[in-house]
Amino acid sequence: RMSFIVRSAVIKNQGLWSPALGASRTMSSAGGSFTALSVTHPANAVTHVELNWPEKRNAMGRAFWSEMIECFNQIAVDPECRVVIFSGAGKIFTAGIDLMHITSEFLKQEGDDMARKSWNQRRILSKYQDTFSVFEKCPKPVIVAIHGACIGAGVDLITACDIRLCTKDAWFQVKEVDIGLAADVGTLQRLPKVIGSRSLVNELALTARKMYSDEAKSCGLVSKVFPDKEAMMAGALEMAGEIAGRSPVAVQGTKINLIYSRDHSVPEGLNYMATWNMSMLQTHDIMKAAQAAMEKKSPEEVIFSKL
Ligand SMILES: CCC/C=C/C=C/C(=O)SCCNC(=O)CCNC(=O)[C@H](O)C(C)(C)COP(=O)(O)OP(=O)(O)OC[C@H]1O[C@@H](n2cnc3c(N)ncnc32)[C@H](O)[C@@H]1OP(=O)(O)O
Repeated sequence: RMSFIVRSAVIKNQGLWSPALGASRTMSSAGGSFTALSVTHPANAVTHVELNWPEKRNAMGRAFWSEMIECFNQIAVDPECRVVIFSGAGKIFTAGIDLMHITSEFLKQEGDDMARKSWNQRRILSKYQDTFSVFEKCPKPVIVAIHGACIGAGVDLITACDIRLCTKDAWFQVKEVDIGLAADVGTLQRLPKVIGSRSLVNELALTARKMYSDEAKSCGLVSKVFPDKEAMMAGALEMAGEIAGRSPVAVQGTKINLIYSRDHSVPEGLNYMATWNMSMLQTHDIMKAAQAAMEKKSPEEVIFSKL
């Protein structure tokens, strides 16, 4: 399926991307390949990370929580990668946290007394939060492509991504209240910043009702809805190619400053931006891109050095 998507995207873009370049370059955990994630390189400078436990509807189990941090720390410093596509294998995007894992292990922390158990619980919880914060710490933009269900921790995950796309059959559910907990790995912090209406966020989080793709689009949770997964993956790859073709100095600086500004006042954001660009404006990329613009060329026709 992926090879079809790559082929169609490459044909559509007249060879701007080299197909499946990364077939010979693998990304793996210290102990070998990732198990909860599949990492491939479908086009030049594009990394595709896929949730890879389709038989359990991509539930997030022990392997997932440890591999995500390692995977995105590698991507963050990989000069071959300029943009990431994140999606799920199989029938749906994700069923959220692995309910077997949460009941058998997560809630049973070691410790001689309540304070020590709580301390350990907090440490694990912070690690789980870091699992999604890695998207924001990674300077490469992450396009998340959602099909079918996106439940519980899936919503925490997607709100930390930069661009959200979905299929017409997608639905979203802030499910945590249904399993007896307040969502604790990012939804309550990030969702209000993603969609404008606090009332809608409150309603979704307090009732755990499903939100379907048309509403997700109208409230701004996703920016595009595709008829099916194949069309969505082709669309994601095309968008990734457009980002990968631009100056990585400009793209990564844009992501970092957008996230900084989300969490700070306008004067603080402007101050950070000025300090950022006092060094980043020294890049050769500006001359190259400006020259191309004067010659009426697209920025994607310029060769920018790796970053
Ligand atoms: C505390 C740390 C912070 C994180 C908090 C996170 C909280 C959350 O994520 S709350 C949300 C928890 N998830 C759910 O409640 C969803 C449960 N699953 C479903 O409702 C359905 O499975 C689903 C609608 C997703 C898909 O339905 P479908 O008919 O397509 O598949 P099933 O036959 O139900 O499932 C297939 C196999 O997958 C296993 N499975 C599904 N979801 C989970 C899950 N969340 N955890 C573990 N396993 C899951 C299901 O048991 C089936 O397994 P098997 O019987 O062995 O085939």
